[in-house]
Amino acid sequence: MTRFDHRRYRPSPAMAMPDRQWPNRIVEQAPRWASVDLRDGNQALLEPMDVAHKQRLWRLLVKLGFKEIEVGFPAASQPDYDFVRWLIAHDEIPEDVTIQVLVQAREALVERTFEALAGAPRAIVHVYNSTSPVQRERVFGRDRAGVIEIARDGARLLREAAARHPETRWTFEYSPESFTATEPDYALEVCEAVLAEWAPTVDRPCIINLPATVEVASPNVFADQVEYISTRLSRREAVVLSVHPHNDRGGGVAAAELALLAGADRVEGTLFGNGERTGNADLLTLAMNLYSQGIDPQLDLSDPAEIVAVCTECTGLPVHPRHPWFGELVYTAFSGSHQDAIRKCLARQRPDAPWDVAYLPIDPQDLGRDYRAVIRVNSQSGKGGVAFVLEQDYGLRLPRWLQVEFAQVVQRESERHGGALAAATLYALFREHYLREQGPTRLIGYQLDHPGQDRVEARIDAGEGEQRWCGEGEGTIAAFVDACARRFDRSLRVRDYQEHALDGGTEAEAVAYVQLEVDGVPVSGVATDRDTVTASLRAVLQALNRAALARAEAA
Ligand SMILES: CC(=O)SCCNC(=O)CCNC(=O)[C@H](O)C(C)(C)COP(=O)(O)OP(=O)(O)OC[C@H]1O[C@@H](n2cnc3c(N)ncnc32)[C@H](O)[C@@H]1OP(=O)(O)O
Ligand SMILES: CC(C)C(=O)C(=O)O
Repeated sequence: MTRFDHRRYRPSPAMAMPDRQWPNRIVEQAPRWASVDLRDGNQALLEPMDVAHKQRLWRLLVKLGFKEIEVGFPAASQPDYDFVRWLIAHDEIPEDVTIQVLVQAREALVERTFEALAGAPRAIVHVYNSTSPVQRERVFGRDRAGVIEIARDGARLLREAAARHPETRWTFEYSPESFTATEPDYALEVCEAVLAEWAPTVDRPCIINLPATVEVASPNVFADQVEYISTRLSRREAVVLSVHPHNDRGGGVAAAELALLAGADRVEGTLFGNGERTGNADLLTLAMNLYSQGIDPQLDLSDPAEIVAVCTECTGLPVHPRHPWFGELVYTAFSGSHQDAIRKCLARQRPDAPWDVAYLPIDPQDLGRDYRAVIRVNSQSGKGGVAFVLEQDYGLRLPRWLQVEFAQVVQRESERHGGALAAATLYALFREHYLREQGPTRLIGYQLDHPGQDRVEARIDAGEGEQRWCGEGEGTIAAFVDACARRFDRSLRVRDYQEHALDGGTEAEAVAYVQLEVDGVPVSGVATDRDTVTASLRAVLQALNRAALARAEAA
């Protein structure tokens, strides 16, 4: 037997659910969100938050729009107790927000919990005990009936303590901890025992929370378990059915989504999924998943920079650059075909039309992302990406043939350099290749014959004093090319010519791109100038100079 031996493990028991309904449903609205950042998230930190950090994260959660926030386990630690007291004493709880606290089903802890909550306008008290076979047998040393007894006692302790403090509006929550590893019929029995103790009504509902304390199976199995409970619970209309998925198999978000199909009304989780082991269900991802389907997530997530800053400061944990929706790189395409598709789609996306851009499930600007970050160029990139960056940052709209040609230059450079090339580097490369004067021949001035402008007389410095080059043709470019052809006795033909203004306004600099055929060989010329005609004539000269240089290098 080797150390890495799968035979040590057993599959989690399958559930027979021939009548399952959840696969036929779709989610149409946001669930009730409950943040457990300040409790489950906090208990998973190497260094739990002090009161100041809890205050900071609390304010963020309120600002984002959470209405139910588990603020701690006040019977377990003094900072948690102090934080609850601070919230109440400083009137920090908005009227539409309810704080929630966790406690074990143990009398002394329940007493201390209600002491911490004294004076709260409203509160959810969340009691739990573990129910799975391994916990029953190995941790509690109790049989099924014995563990039901713990749950019932816990429920009773809450009811009695609440009755002694009628000034607060109480909501009770019960979690059969380790639910996913508990026999479903038994989990139902435990929950029924708790409900019998609390006797919730439609007006005074309670919360039954089904935790995937450890995620032991795929999300569809969790959905079956949730539907099993949801469809069999008595007083279902008086119960808010909540789920609390963890992420041990990486399926925390999927489990929450399928649980909503299966009947859950509420989801407990954390920002960025921070929590025990591999974490909790990530509420940001869940909310953004809804948002991207056109469903109001009921949370305002429009300022990711603040969310990331507060979370990383309070938890000490970084946000992965590829974290769904919020990671630094998630709207950035490096690969050529993606960049090409994004550039084309963005160019065709009307502001008032539904979003329809390949590779971008939402408009990155919704989350404050600049389009500049959408495309970054490295050795995997193609012409589309390069063209996008030059247009976005420098206003250069390269013709297709020039995109193809310049992409090869960029490819060589990025292979040499390794990693991504900054926009400034791309522009420097472009200048070096196309805009730097590449030969002795320079345009000094020109004169056009009006009105047809089909005759041009150009004053040229070819390194041997000023010369006058004359040519004729249909339009200025053709006339100038004719002048050049006469001068050099070469066959010249304009394959393509394009120009555009670089900035708006009358003082705009123009850029001209010309693809010339010199003795049958295509060569590109690019030039900028305040005057469009000057730019175009200079572009032709650039092409000729570049052709001469290429011939000299080849010789
Ligand atoms: C899945 C979750 O995230 S659950 C939440 C986990 N969070 C925490 O535990 C918060 C931090 N906890 C603590 O600081 C401590 O555990 C305290 C203060 C709550 C309790 O402290 P202690 O009583 O000293 O210690 P400890 O937790 O080891 O006690 C476990 C005892 O409680 C019992 N117990 C554990 N959970 C529960 C429960 N939910 N309900 C009733 N009894 C429980 C255990 O069986 C054990 O009993 P035993 O002493 O008879 O063997
Ligand atoms: C207390 C419960 C809800 C919990 O945190 C868990 O089971 O993960």
